[in-house]
Amino acid sequence: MAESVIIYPKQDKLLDASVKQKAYSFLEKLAQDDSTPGLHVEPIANAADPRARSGRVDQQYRALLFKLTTATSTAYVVHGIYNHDDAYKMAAKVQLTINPINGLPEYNEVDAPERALTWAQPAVEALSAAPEPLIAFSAEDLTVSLGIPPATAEQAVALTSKDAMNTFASTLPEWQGLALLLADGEPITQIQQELELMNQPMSPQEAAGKFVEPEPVSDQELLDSFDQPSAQMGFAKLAGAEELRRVITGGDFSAWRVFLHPQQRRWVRGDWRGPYRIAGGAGTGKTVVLVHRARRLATDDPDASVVVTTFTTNLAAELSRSLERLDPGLEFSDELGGPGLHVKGIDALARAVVQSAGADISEAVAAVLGVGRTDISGRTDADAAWRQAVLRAGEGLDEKLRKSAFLKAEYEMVILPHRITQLPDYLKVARTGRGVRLSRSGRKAVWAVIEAYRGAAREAGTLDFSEAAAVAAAHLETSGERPARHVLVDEGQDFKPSHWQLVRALAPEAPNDIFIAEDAHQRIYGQRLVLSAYGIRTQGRSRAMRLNYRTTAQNLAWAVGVLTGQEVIDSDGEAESMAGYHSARTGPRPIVRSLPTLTTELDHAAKLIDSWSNTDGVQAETVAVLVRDRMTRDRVVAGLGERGVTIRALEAGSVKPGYPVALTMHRAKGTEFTRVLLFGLNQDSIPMGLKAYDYDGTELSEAQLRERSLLYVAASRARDELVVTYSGEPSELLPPSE
Ligand SMILES: Nc1ncnc2c1ncn2[C@@H]1O[C@H](COP(=O)(O)OP(=O)(O)OP(=O)(O)O)[C@@H](O)[C@H]1O
Repeated sequence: MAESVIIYPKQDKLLDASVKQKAYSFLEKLAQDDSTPGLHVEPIANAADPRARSGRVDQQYRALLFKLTTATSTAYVVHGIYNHDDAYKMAAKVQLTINPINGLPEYNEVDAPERALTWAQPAVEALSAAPEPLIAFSAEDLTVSLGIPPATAEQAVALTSKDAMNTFASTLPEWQGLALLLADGEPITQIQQELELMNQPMSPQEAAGKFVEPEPVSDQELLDSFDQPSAQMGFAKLAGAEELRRVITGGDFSAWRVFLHPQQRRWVRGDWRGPYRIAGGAGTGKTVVLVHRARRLATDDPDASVVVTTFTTNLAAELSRSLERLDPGLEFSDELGGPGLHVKGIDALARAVVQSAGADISEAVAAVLGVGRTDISGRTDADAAWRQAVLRAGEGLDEKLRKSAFLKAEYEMVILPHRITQLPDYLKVARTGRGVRLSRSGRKAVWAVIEAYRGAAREAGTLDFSEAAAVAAAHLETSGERPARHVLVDEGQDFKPSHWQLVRALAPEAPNDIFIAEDAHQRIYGQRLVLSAYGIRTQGRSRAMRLNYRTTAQNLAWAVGVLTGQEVIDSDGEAESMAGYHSARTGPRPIVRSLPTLTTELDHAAKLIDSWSNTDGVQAETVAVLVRDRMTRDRVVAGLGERGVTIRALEAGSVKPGYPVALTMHRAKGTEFTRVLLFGLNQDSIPMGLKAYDYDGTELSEAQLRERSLLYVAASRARDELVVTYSGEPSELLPPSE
């Protein structure tokens, strides 16, 4: 017996966790041989659609399937797994059909309101004081241009609040929900493009008629309709048992593996003449796109070296794991320049370039730091070294400039990227983007401290991270080596100028050379900068992602509230807006709770974490407590332990199954959890460190924004539920409660 194709719905919410395993083994057998005894795949008497079949999952559960038979294959479209009686009730009313406007596969309920619908004039004229509808189009536009069924379109255009729209959208098939969310703000043609919706031109009357009496379609036409890019928002054709297992038993978290959205697919498959940049808020699928694109580039050209890099070692390890999960057959190369994928944090890449250069590195060190040397394997502790340098040589400096934060930023943003090695060059250089103006004597005084900093590092045989990247870039530039064909950067917003110089120098300028994913709102380490200053020109090749796939609309609104009113500049030098940033998922509103003392805050945390992790169907490791610093993290782990709740601190490595985790907000970057408690958001814990680091002027405002961004990162980790607590006075960064 030939194998069958299984077409599986993305929204398999009907599938209870306890049934998943049984559903998987049923479908696996069905895919191999649909006549296997025990599956009982049978036609259903009284079904609304002759293609409907029932299948026996276990004593209690039945699969409702639609069988498509063509000359060359058999496919089963899974509608859902239901209790025995529900499956038969459902079969009596559902038909599998093709949307008459856009050709997408969809279910039609035979007694749904469409049947009775005609295009009606509004019965009562709208009162002028009534709230404005959210969507500026008519119901007819939505139907004729996008294929939204008439009754759905009528309801959508009557909605006047974002909350109502989110709730409504979450009840619809995925593409319809997304189209309606986008319709709040975007022109119809853009929605058609983003969702790749084609439309058969026809009049509103003709369209309404076709929704009432769908035309008959063949099995072949139905099967082909699942191949449309936008069909894959709702359904996936599953190839092989492994894919089936991941999708069904892996749940939401790994579903993206097969369900790329049309726009994401374009970024994965697209070819561009030079660097390309995608920007987008937290959870818009940037990393998913990047990982798929890396796989695509590596498989299209197995001889090419594809470098995937990001800001920290932990994030790089997570990218490696995602790539392995996505495609266990991918080739990885341990060595920079070898064929296959090379995944490393940007500082580790710099180190690898420097090490492989051997004694030749001296020339690059001289170009960047003024004096050639090869004893550079140690790492400068930059904060301590700047303080020392100020003590040694800072007497000529104005009091306001004797701050390590200022000097470090001056060094990283101006001196290193311009490869300034002598005072006369520093006196001439344009200090674009630096807040503080410096007189000639001011520059001289700064330069004295720079020389002291460099002198101490020379004696110690060390480089700091930015120096190492600058040296690595200089080495590649002069040697002409270009170890990578493609470089993909995740979390680009945190890269420093010399990191970008290194990225530029890793690959020759050629089509598809550099691909960057970034979110300026999540800048928690870096300063703002403009990429073109480092030879990476993305103007005209930058796109924004607006749909959040992770977080519920309620959590997203709270997270965005943290940044309301802040101006955030992206790396094209443009203000980055959050307008049109939506989520198609809904859930409870975040809860903010004030507790009288730390002890009671810990009591509350223990109860909450215990109840979350013991909720049916919740895997304990998808529950997390996020805190501002390591000390609080350890206090939470100990405090919850004393209250009988085991929780693991997460530092390096990945989340292990079995227990909830506690982690710092910095460590939480790039992660996601179903339920998140933000703990200890007191006045004196976040923003943190602004006084200790003695910031001033531009450095102070950037540091304040970084703290806000950190809270935004933390809040946007929560897929479903978010609770925020503090004891004493609340942090000034918490958005005002409604
Ligand atoms: N096409 C999709 N369908 C369903 N889920 C998706 C899709 N694309 C991404 N996701 C899910 O959305 C979540 C966020 O994706 P991802 O981590 O790539 O976002 P991101 O933009 O990199 O987020 P952040 O900037 O916050 O790290 C993930 O759970 C991912 O599985």
